[in-house]
Amino acid sequence: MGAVTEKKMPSSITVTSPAKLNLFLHIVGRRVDGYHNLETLFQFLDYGDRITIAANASGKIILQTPMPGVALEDNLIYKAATALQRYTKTQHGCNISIEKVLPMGGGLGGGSSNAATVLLLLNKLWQTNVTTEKLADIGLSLGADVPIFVHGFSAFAQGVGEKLTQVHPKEYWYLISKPDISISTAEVFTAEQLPRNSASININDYNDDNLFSDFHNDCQTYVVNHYPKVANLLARLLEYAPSRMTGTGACIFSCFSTKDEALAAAKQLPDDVECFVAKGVNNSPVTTALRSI
Ligand SMILES: C[C@@](CO)(OP(=O)(O)O)[C@H](O)COP(=O)(O)OP(=O)(O)OC[C@H]1O[C@@H](n2ccc(N)nc2=O)[C@H](O)[C@@H]1O
Ligand SMILES: Nc1ncnc2c1ncn2[C@@H]1O[C@H](COP(=O)(O)OP(=O)(O)O)[C@@H](O)[C@H]1O
Repeated sequence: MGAVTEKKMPSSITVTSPAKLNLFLHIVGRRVDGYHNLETLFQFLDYGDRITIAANASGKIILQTPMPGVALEDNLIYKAATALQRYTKTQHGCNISIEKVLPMGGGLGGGSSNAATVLLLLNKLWQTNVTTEKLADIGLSLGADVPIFVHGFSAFAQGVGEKLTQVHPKEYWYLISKPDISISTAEVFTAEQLPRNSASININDYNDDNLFSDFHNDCQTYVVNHYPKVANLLARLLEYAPSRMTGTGACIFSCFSTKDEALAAAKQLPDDVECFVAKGVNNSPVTTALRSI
């Protein structure tokens, strides 16, 4: 009989909790509870926060790296760990640390990504075997964007982001630029002037060549009209490449075929504009990393 090799569970796991882009974002209606029905194309970036988690036997959820401006009980990392602990009734706790690089309130989904990363890693470390569907469900109660990060594949999302169809958009290189402001998602969604009646699309009509001609971001005009810093930066970026706001802003992505082109455009920006270059990826680095554990 051949030897059975059993993989040992590592004592801690470190992964990149990635950013997302909304390559387009159409608002197709408003629900009675005030939430908006969206049609949006999500892709991940191979860039994000670094999260390390180790299980502990104390049952306590310990965030070792406090996040300035976010109270522990409001931190999506803490909320996600607590939600999974409650659901599974596990006796385990965990120690979590994060190196935060993603700007908050930038439309890159950092908080939702962190929540999904915590759910996925703890489910592994605690060996609680919750299904991906259920993890996405728990995630949805924490934020509309959490399910996409739990599933970990590029997708066309409908509803508030919970109905997902897997897609494979081209993995461009992106220059991500952040105007020196932060925009609240709630502010944009409660704005009178926001268009809420985009026609529903068939995602099969999407191809990588018509992203900027046939698709748009319904939040962009409102943000451009109310935040001159976004308007000015977007106008400048459009001189270099097709560019658009992600989510409710304020970050802007610009598309390039090569990393060198993206880096060259970054060099043209004024020194005070925060930016980074990253590759679009159709699989989340978290799900990719977990597959090998
Ligand atoms: C718009 C999107 C697109 O990816 O991204 P961001 O720009 O925030 O990253 C998301 O749907 C945001 O998701 P998320 O940031 O998790 O939103 P939530 O915390 O659930 O909601 C914040 C607030 O925005 C409004 N909201 C959010 C989502 C939605 N589909 N309709 C809404 O009206 C609600 O007023 C809600 O109180
Ligand atoms: N772990 C976290 N990382 C980032 N933001 C968090 C986190 N936990 C809670 N938040 C709150 O969520 C808000 C939205 O953050 P984020 O997801 O980064 O922005 P966006 O949804 O615009 O991409 C932040 O302003 C912050 O108050």
